[in-house]
Amino acid sequence: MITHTVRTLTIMRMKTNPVGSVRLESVTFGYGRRPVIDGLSLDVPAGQFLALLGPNGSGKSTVLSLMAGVLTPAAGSIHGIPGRVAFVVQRSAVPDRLPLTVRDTVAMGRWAVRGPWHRLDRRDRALVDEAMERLGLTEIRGRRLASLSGGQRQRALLAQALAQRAGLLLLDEPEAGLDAAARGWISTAVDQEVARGSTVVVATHDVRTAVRSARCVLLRSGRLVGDGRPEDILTGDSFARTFLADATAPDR
Ligand SMILES: Nc1ncnc2c1ncn2[C@@H]1O[C@H](COP(=O)(O)OP(=O)(O)OP(=O)(O)O)[C@@H](O)[C@H]1O
Repeated sequence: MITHTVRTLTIMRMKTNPVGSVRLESVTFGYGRRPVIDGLSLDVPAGQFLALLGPNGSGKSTVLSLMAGVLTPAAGSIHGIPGRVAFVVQRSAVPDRLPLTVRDTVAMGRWAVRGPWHRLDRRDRALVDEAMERLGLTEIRGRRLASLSGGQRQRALLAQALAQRAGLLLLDEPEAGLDAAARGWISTAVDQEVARGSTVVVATHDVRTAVRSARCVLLRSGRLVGDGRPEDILTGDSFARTFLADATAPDR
């Protein structure tokens, strides 16, 4: 109880994040000739918590990569308020053989802000410690990343993103494969980021995450087939059609 109170106060004292927003205009993208994203227009205003839903292969991860600037559209354009973007991918791109601890991994979020050759100052270290605490990583901060379970590693990567204090947080299935406690840490952390003014876009198959968002966008074959409040989208025909189609035939 005491720990929770202290943590809440610490978080409230911190400054709000810089705002981030992103707008896709008629974006088309394909890994080969076939378009995977097909003329998609989507405006995500600053401070919104948006859930991207759709069957496997419908293009959710690709949309996040386009928003992050990792991929470039073949046609159309992407605009946004410039600022820090933190992107947590589904699987770690950090090679197992690197001797990184959990704390090193989270601290990399601050190096991304400061530049690799700068020493981390007291505020950086406080942000790293806070991010680890928020995701229940403090006890295992000295463990090597390579020795962690998939769920622990996922939390370490999310903590790295939180430490960046980005205005736009892009999360690709952050709750996949996690137990109830870890899902709780992640959903609390996301809610706190939204309360602080960050824009959060989450690709998810988890209806529990979608219900907590402010807006759900449904994708099918790289096209937008639904966009609205969770209570409207999750009970609507297009959601049922999209996911019934998912159950009987893969999207791609
Ligand atoms: N690096 C790649 N090279 C070639 N094709 C790819 C690549 N990444 C994704 N694709 C293809 O692009 C399409 C969209 O994939 P994407 O990963 O964006 O979908 P998704 O909705 O995130 O799927 P999932 O729910 O399974 O994570 C799929 O047909 C996929 O096979």
